[in-house]
Amino acid sequence: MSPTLPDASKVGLPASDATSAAELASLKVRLRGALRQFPDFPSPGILFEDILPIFADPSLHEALIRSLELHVIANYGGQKPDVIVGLEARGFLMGPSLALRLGASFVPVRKQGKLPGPCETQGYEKEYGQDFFQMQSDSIKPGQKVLVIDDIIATGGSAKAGGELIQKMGGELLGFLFLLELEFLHGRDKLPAPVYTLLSGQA
Ligand SMILES: O=P(O)(O)OC[C@H]1O[C@H](OP(=O)(O)OP(=O)(O)O)[C@H](O)[C@@H]1O
Ligand SMILES: Nc1ncnc2[nH]cnc12
Repeated sequence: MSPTLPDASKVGLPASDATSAAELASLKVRLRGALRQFPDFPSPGILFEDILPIFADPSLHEALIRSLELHVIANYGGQKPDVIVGLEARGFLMGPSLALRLGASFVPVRKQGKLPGPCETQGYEKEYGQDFFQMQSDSIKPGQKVLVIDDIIATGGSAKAGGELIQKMGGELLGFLFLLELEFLHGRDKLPAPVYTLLSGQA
């Protein structure tokens, strides 16, 4: 069985759930204001949501990681994730810092051909194309509790493929975390574990 999360007071968490809820609400307002939209990128008809301004501002970057940390601490029945899995490439912007704060491992899902050694492979379709994801075959141990993180869920194809790789290795999916959900694409309906998004809808 996985150990529980550390005592909130030892990881700098607020004293009460009420404080956490108020803090989370104000962090979300700041994050939403930073998103930018680019029509017809990377292909005609796609409204591209650019999350990078968040990382250009240290206080927004901190707000993002803190929001995710607050969510994990308050959910999953106090179970500590053993592993945070980030999806290439923008899941790598958030996954390692969140893993460090939670005392969890970080493991990447990469696009095909980037990882050395034996790998598990899964094809998928996303909002603007098709691809293959890979994970190193020994990167998840059977029974490990895993949270998947990425910046955006659109059709859900990428996250579903990441979840399938984790399950192939015997990992237990605790849930999926995203900064932003494009709700009109109903991606969450494809996923086999609880989905949490900080922000939803077209910004
Ligand atoms: O829900 P879906 O329709 O699958 O789309 C979401 C995925 O698309 C984007 O990644 P992309 O493959 O563009 O890669 P990048 O992060 O390397 O830019 C985004 O970062 C998600 O991973
Ligand atoms: N509309 C979108 N903007 C940014 N990243 C995406 N990934 C899939 N759809 C996207």
